[in-house]
Formats: sequence, C-alpha cells, structure tokens
Amino acid sequence: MTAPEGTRPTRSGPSTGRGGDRRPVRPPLDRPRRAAYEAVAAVHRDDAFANLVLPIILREEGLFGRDAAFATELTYGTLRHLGTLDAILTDAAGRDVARIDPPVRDALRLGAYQLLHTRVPAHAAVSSTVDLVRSVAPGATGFANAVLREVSSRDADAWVAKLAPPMETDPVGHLALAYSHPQWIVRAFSEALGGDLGETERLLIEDNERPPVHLCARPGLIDPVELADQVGGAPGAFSPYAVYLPGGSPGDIPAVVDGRAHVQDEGSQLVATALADAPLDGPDGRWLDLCAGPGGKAGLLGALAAQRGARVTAVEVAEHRARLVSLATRDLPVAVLTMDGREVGGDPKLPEQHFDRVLVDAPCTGLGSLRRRPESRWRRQPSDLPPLTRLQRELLGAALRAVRPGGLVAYVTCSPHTVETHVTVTEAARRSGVAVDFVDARPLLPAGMPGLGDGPTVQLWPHRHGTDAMFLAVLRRG
Ligand SMILES: C[S@@+](CC[C@H](N)C(=O)[O-])C[C@H]1O[C@@H](n2cnc3c(N)ncnc32)[C@H](O)[C@@H]1O
Repeated sequence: MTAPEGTRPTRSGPSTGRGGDRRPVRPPLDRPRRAAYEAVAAVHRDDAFANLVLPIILREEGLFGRDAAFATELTYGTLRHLGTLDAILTDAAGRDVARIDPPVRDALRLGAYQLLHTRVPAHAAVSSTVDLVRSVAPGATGFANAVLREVSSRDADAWVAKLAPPMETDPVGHLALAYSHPQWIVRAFSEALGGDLGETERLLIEDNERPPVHLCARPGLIDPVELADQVGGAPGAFSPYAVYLPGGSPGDIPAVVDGRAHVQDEGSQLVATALADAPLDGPDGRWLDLCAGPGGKAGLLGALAAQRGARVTAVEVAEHRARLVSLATRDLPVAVLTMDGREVGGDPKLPEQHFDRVLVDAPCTGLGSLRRRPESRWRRQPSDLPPLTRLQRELLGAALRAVRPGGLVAYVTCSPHTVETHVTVTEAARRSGVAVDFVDARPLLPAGMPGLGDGPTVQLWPHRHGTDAMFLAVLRRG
C-alpha cells in the first residue's frame, strides 16, 4: 500500500541553512517514544515482561518524571489495547497485521494507540511514528504514513462500531473486540459473574485502566494513617493495613526500604488477613504459607504472627523466589523452606497434621491481575489450565494433609476462572480423603464490604472493590 496523495506529513523542522540544501533537519527521535517502542518490541520479540524490561530501558535512556510516565503510558496502553489495535490496523492496512514486518507493526501499534487513546495531536502521533519507522525500516515510511492516516479517519468508538460483531448476536465477540481481551477470557469472566454481561463489560473496562499502587502498612510496625500522611496518600477502603499511593516510586519510600511496609494489592491483604483472623479453637502458634514466593502475603502473615506469638513456615519451590521471601520477611518470625509444597508428609520439615493455619496462594493463570501485567492476556492460553489446575489440586490436597484436625486452610487464587476456583476446591476436597467443612469467608472480610456474593467462598473484583480479582475459600479440617 502506498500513501495517498497529500497524506504525507509536512515537517517544520529548522532548515540547515540559506540557499543550498533546504532539506529540513529532522528532530532526533523523541526518547520516550523510542523507549516505549523498545519495550513493546522486546515483549513481542523476546517474550519479555513489560514491567521488568521497561524500567531497564528507562534507566538506560535516562528518562525520568514526565518523560518516563509518557513512555510507560504508551507501553502499557499499547499492550493492553493490542487486540483492538491489531483489528483496526488490519482493516486500515488492508492486510493481516501478522503479515506486517514486526518492527513496523510494533511502531504502528504505538502510533494507533496514540491516535485513538491519548490526547497526542494526530499530526504529532503520525509524524513521530513515521520517524520511528524510518529508523527501524526506512523503506516502510510511506506505508506507515498511509496506514496511520487511515486509522486517524475514525475515533476509537467508530472503529469498534465498524469492526466489532453486534452485541445482540455475539456479545462475547463484541466485548472482546471493544475492550481488547481474548474471547476465552471474556467468556471466563462472564461465567464467573453469573452471565451478567453489563458487569462483565465494567470489569473489562477496569482491566484497561492503570492500576493503583497499594501499600501494606505492616501491623505492629507502622500505623497506616501515619504511612498515608508520609506518602501523601489515603488509607485503604477495606483492608485495615492498606494505603493508596497517589504516585511516585514505592521503592523510594523509607518505610518500604526499611521493611515496615511493602507494595501489595489490597485484595491480597484482605485474603491473608481473613485467614489470620478466622476464629480457631485450640493451639494457634504454627502457620504455614505453602506457596510463598515472592513473599507479599508471607510478609503480612509474618507481621501478624509476630503480634500473636505465632511462627510462619514459608515454602517456595523456586530458589530465586525463596530468596525473595527471605528478604521480604527479614526480622519477622518466618522460616523459609525451598522445597515442593506437595512434599507434605514426605519430608520431616513439613509434617502432616502439624499446622494450625495454612495458606495456599496457588500458582494460577493470573487472570485477576491483568491490569498489572499488560501483555499477559495475550500470552495466557486455555491450554494453560489443565496443568495449573492439577498443581492447584495437589497443593490444596497437601495443605489439607498439613493442617491439624480443626485447623484452617485458605485457598487463594489471583484468578476468577471457575475452573481454578470452585472446581479446584471442590475436587481437591473430594479427593483429599479427609473430612472438610467450608467456612463462610464473607464475615472474615471487613464488615459492610459490598458485593461479596452468596458465600461461602468470596470473589473480589477490580470493578467492584478496586482490588485484583482474588478468590478465597476457607476450609476447616474435621
Ligand atoms: C501466586 S504465587 C504466590 C504469591 C505469594 N503468596 C505472595 O503473596 O507474594 C505462587 C507461588 O507458588 C510457587 N510454587 C509453584 N509450585 C509450587 C510447589 N509445588 N510448591 C511450592 N511452591 C510452588 C511459585 O513459584 C510462586 O512463587
């Protein structure tokens, strides 16, 4: 495709001099867009994670403050909206995006994102993207220019109206295209929300928002109101330990540096606290975190355990993640074991019927935190579910062996997929061979918290509670 007449961007850069060569001097590629391009390209080329690769690129480029924020917005926004952007680019280019040279494709995605989802003026979005294409694929500037002119001929809503199937006949297809999620994930969310398409839509919208940063003021170490004052934030709506951070880098906060607070979604705080606060008869000194890496919940449980004279055993199979647990729980009564949590009963360090409270924060698809990992919705596949659910069942089975009679097990996922939540819990309990009762988890969450459903399990939601979509089931061993 060649650029139609009159669609080439005009340039107004300073001239190189009088008379002679009057070609404009091109401004150097702007560094925030270059950084965003490098991050998006690394995600697609190297399977990188945006949240890991982008900070490195920003540091290498020396980008801070507003420039870093702009690069971050472009990177995360482009990756979140990728499905919709690709459908639009396919239409605008007259060929499947899969058939566009990858460097040009990633540049076009960034350009289309700026045109449709930011306040960047159209001429700036087009010309900066063409500059970018010139630097990565000089022969493709005319093509890029023409595609972006076509993209800019409609706004985002008009593109959705043109390309999405009708909501009435194909609601999943419509929502998937309109809100840039794979169809199988839209279907899973809708099922977990009881088929309520209006709520499903609100959830998808929330998934495309920049997530807030929550801090956990570790109980007994720092008062959350004091922490909120220090960071210019606000105490959380639900968790007694949550503080909402208004901006800035959490790593620069003294209380985070010295271990009195850590970064943790409020939903994660709530499920860990629910286990710690659930009424329990008999001894209460031995707590177990069976899937502890990188240590967020172990940090909170450790601080609560310190106040109550209990000790936490934190198990993590991956060595580097076990090291992170040790760091996150230094100075707390937490012993870290690097081993497979399924070895309960097969290793003297993990005896059967020994622990009073057990947390299984199981490995899962992470569909409940898509806001935080912008590329993960495109990486995850339905085929991930069978091996994950088998592991979840085995870990929950191990937890039910580890807990003493009368003791409590909390099963937690950061996914609302019913196969990872209800199906896993029901199946693991059935296969465990021990008597198990479901404890109603709703009263274990703060009084007055809305939208907790019919129990006994609890599903938190970004659009209802402002948290990740954490699932919680609490089981008592008979
Ligand atoms: C959802 S993450 C846990 C998050 C953690 N509780 C926190 O709050 O920071 C699940 C963890 O389980 C670990 N894991 C996976 N299989 C395991 C196994 N068989 N035994 C113990 N840990 C396992 C993973 O390496 C991962 O760190």
